[in-house]
Amino acid sequence: MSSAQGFLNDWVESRVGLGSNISNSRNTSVSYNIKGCWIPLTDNGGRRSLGSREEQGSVRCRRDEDRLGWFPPHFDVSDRMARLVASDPVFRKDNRAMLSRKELFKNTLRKAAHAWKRIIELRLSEEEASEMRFYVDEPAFTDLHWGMFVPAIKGQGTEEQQQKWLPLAYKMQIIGCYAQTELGHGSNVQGLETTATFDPESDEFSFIWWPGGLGKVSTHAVVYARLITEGQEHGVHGFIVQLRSLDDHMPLPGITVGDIGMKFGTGAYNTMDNGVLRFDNVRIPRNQMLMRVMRVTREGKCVQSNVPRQLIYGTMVYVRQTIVSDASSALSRAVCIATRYSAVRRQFGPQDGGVETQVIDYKTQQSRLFPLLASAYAFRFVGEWLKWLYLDVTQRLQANDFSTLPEAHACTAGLKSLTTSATADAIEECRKLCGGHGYLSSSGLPELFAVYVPACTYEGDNVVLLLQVARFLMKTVSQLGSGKKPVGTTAYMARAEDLLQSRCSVQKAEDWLKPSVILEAFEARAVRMCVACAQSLSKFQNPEEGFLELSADLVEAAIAHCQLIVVSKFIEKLQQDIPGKGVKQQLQILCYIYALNLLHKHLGDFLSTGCITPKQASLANDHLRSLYSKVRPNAIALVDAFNYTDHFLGSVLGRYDGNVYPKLYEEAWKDPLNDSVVPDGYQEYIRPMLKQQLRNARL
Ligand SMILES: CCCCCCCC/C=C\CCCCC/C=C/C(=O)SCCNC(=O)CCNC(=O)[C@H](O)C(C)(C)COP(=O)(O)OP(=O)(O)OC[C@H]1O[C@@H](n2cnc3c(N)ncnc32)[C@H](O)[C@@H]1OP(=O)(O)O
Ligand SMILES: Cc1cc2nc3c(=O)[nH]c(=O)nc-3n(C[C@H](O)[C@H](O)[C@H](O)COP(=O)(O)OP(=O)(O)OC[C@H]3O[C@@H](n4cnc5c(N)ncnc54)[C@H](O)[C@@H]3O)c2cc1C
Repeated sequence: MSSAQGFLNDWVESRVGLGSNISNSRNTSVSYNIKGCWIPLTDNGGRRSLGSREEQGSVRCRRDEDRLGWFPPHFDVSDRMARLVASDPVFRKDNRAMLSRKELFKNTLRKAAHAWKRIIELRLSEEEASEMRFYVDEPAFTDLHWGMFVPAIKGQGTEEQQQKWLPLAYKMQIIGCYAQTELGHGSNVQGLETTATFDPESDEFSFIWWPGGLGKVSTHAVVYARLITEGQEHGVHGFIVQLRSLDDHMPLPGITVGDIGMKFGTGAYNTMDNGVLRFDNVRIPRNQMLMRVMRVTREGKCVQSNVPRQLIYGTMVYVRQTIVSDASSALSRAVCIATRYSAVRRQFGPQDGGVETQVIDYKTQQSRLFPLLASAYAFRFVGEWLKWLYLDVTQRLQANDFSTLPEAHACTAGLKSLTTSATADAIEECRKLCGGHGYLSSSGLPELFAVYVPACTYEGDNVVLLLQVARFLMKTVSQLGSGKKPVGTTAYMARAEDLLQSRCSVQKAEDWLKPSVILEAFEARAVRMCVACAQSLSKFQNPEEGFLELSADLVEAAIAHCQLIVVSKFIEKLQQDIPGKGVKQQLQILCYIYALNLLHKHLGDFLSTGCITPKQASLANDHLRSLYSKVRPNAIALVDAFNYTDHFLGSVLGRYDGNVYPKLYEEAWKDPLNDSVVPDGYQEYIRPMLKQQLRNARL
């Protein structure tokens, strides 16, 4: 061993003790039963010598009756699937950053095939299979097959069409994708150039561009195109189109299909074969148009059914709803890494040579980290509520009640936008919270960021979606005088007159700890911003022109409304019975942190609309600091409660046992650059340069 290596080994050894210090933060009397998972909080003298949870193979489940009723009832499923994936070498993912695109993609195919094999062998239920795919943690064609192709047929196909196509899709005898976006049109769905002409005399070309799973895998797609019959246009509809032969996987005549190329980051979303597709007079049978909304008869006549045509956008509503829950997962993952590492990392501290300060104890670290922790919980709760809302609207649609569809659209669009933007920013913040090591691939954060950021764009650009919310809000405000009572998430607008006048009652910092006070401040801010926009809009002769001109303000108003939804759903959650000693109090603290931090970040809105005074703002800020101190002792327990395995986290910094430094050192040596001591290229490039310097020096 060279002396340099010897030094490094000593250096690592000297930090092992610090590395284990994560357990300092697990000394607390509170026991958590989050997501149905019991996190034992041990007082072990500030040292945890636990191996990874996969190694222990322990299941930390409490008895059923102890589980939190208000979490989805699938904790056992989730926990079992996480362990199954973590213990299977095929699902290894620590080498992703080193693989070429081809290797990466083939590896994804291998994992998807293996997952499917296990699903069949173990006779997994739909829920178990979906959890398994989640924990495999690799974007793949299967996401689009199960997440969009199948729902599109379910939502937009007739009974007959569902009976024909769904069994094939469920058995994966066909693999499908969702082909809507084109090279030239994504947000503007009505502007799609792909046409489906019933009279087969078209010679137009258009390129579909982006669909996941399309490039190399899908045999079928639901393609969105403008329907033309008898020379007339009938809007955009979905069509099931076979793309590849089921015998040899070759594209069918008239179809050109391929991958669109590398995307942002290494590894990351490059496991997915986002594709380009060109049709050249491809003919499909009439009954492959999804006809729940509109039927085309044998003679080419269009018959509109009684369901609204917006149902054609239904798959997007479904996926946007799942993306909100997904945001909570991605955020909680990043926060888990940053929190655990912040408890391990020490910088500066006493001058007397004593132990340095854990960075989690710095107020700046807390004020950056704890609001993200609070957001992870907030998004989980609002995601659960949104799931309920979606189920509710689906049931109503089945009973021909379409009244809640506009609200479901506004809520899914707005919350998708709010939560994905916040999560993308938060992952990057977590990287910075981990200092230099956060930039290492082995921290897990760079890849998480690269995989996650497109969520701000796919399923609707976030600004475009907020503008949809703003339209909905302006419509609601415009109807206030007409006697139509706003309901659901806009019910507060019925109190617009009061809210426009109301004055916040806070006089001392503790007054901010009343849910009703917080709610009223958020409601007043949202109403005032919406009404101000509506008043400005009314000054325009042409409302569309006004909407374009005021769109930046409208987006702000939509954000205020969506933040109110998240805050109010968090508060509602806390009104339920929450078992587990101290759990409710901790969640209450997180709820206040979520709300008061938003208030702090958007102070301009609250002050300029006169909802609160500068003095009240300053009291809220004082209170935030004291709330951070209350979270601090339980911060590790609160992230342990997410119940992530080390495999799923994929982060040396976020290891459950806190053994960060030796593992970082170990990881470094795995890099292919370290395969040889003298690098490839030394003879060609380094040596001649050095020799040249030597010659010059001698001259
Ligand atoms: C193992 C399981 C795997 C699960 C997988 C899911 C998990 C998710 C996590 C990761 C998956 C990652 C995969 C990502 C894949 C990505 C796929 C895609 O991106 S697909 C393409 C998505 N495209 C878009 O989102 C386009 C965005 N554009 C639009 O939605 C629309 O065009 C528009 C912006 C809404 C505008 O449309 P249009 O011009 O028609 O509308 P308007 O004239 O403004 O409105 C007309 C009325 O219609 C109402 N409306 C609009 N949209 C909807 C809707 N979706 N539902 C209901 N109603 C809607 C609108 O409000 C207007 O109403 P009125 O004002 O007239 O009352
Ligand atoms: C990783 C990934 C996976 C995808 N998977 C699929 C898939 O499986 N199937 C599929 O069909 N599609 C898919 N897409 C495409 C995706 O749905 C679109 O890219 C998305 O809807 C945004 O549309 P766009 O690209 O046309 O953006 P654009 O609309 O061109 O946006 C560009 C900019 O213009 C702004 N803008 C646009 N319109 C307005 C407006 N009216 N007012 C104000 N500002 C506006 C936007 O805010 C944005 O800043 C995927 C995309 C990505 C990145």
